[in-house]
Amino acid sequence: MNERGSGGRRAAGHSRDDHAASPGGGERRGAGRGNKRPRPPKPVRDEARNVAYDLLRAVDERDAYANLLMPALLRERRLSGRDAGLATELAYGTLRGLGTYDEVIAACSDRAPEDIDPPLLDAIRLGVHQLLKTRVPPHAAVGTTVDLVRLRVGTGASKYANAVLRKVANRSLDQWIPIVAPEAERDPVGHLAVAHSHPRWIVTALRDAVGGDFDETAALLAADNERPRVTLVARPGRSSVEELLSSGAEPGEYSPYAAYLREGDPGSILAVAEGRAAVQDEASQLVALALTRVPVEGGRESWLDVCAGPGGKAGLLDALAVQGGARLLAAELQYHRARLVRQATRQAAVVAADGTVPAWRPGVFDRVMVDAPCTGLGALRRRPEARWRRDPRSLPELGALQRELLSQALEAVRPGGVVAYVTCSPHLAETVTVVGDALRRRTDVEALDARSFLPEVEGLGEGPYAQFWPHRHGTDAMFLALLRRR
Ligand SMILES: C[S@@+](CC[C@H](N)C(=O)[O-])C[C@H]1O[C@@H](n2cnc3c(N)ncnc32)[C@H](O)[C@@H]1O
Repeated sequence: MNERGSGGRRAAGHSRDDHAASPGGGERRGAGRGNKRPRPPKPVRDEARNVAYDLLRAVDERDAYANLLMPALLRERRLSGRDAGLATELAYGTLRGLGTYDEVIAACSDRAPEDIDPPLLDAIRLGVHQLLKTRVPPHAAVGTTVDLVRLRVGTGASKYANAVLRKVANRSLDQWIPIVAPEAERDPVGHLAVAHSHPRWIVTALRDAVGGDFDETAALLAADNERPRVTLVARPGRSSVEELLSSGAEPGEYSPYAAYLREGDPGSILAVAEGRAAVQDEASQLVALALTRVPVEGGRESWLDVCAGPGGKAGLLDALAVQGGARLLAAELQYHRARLVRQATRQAAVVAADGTVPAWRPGVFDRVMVDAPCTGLGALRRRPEARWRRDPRSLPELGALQRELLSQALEAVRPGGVVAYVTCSPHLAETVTVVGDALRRRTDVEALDARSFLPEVEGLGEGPYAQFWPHRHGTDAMFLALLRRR
């Protein structure tokens, strides 16, 4: 992990000793040699917390992806229902919040978090999350964490954890923030970074993307810390929203193909299990739909999805192509991802191919989707550890790839045809800058007002591009530019 809740500790201008314990010391004081103390009761193994802890360790040690590993861990440990929900909430919540939690831990300990043994630090973070962000009673949050540390790390470490957590429990999260975060007036970015547990560079990027407004940035950061709702897509012609509603889902707000699943396993819905429906964020549905809504003259259409893996948008485009009598070619660089595209589509031709070295003739497609590889800053809600893994140093390389993919997509589309440039990131370097460069380089391309093809959605920005937001739309922060080749 790269950066955790940057800048708060030293910049906060307070002494850690004001609140710090010498962990473990408090318990020992007064316990003279001859003074025999009763043995503490045997630690209780709490399976939900152990699963949450194992996930945290796997993320730290093996760079595991939380959202991929968690379902496997739950299956392996046979956790379901409320226990599975608890394990998931504790693990994901801890991963999201650890930028804030580390600052609080620093204020309650005589050791900086980076000097604490990682297995112990993860357990303490899990305890801090329960104390500051959940309704778990404080005695249970401390007790279960101390038991966890005794079982998984060691008895000495459990005393340390106990002392730190007791200090943490003295205040609520709202009371801790002004103590551990830099003052908002002096360092607004640093304040938001600690208060909302995001790396500083992401706060800066998101602030720029929302137009510089700090209140809106705060709302966006807060939305990133919420669990996203599960949105389903009923692939047209293969399933219907009505079918999903009859399986317990609720109607979506924007997309004609969307339904929300408030609870339960999407995989247990027949249409999802059969691939006729799928889990797909509503903004992802809408950017694909917008591309198909742009009027294009001509007969039977040819469509191209340049970066199709793992097949979310291709699955919808394929279903729409079948309905409208169009042909879809779906390309994906990685072979195993191309196989997933094959599973998500029915009639599309799927190829493992590099979109920067086209395997297709230029100027033949009516519609081209470029869902470019990006930092994924628009999907932080669903990948709880992602914010700590992303690195701003990846931007130049990604930017070069995004430019090349867009440039080749503009070559692939015929005059009169349209290209959708999409990123699941609102970072300006990946969105308006990439599209602006393409428009400057070419005289035969114009930007359409993408918002006009999404009349059901308000608040998509100043145009001509469309920018979705978690805090406004409850979707990923997906960006869409629609470019017509003259
Ligand atoms: C943002 S994801 C696309 C998501 C997909 N459209 C969906 O809705 O499920 C970007 C994809 O581009 C692929 N990719 C990266 N470089 C590529 C290239 N040069 N040519 C084609 N695909 C590429 C990645 O492997 C990744 O699967």
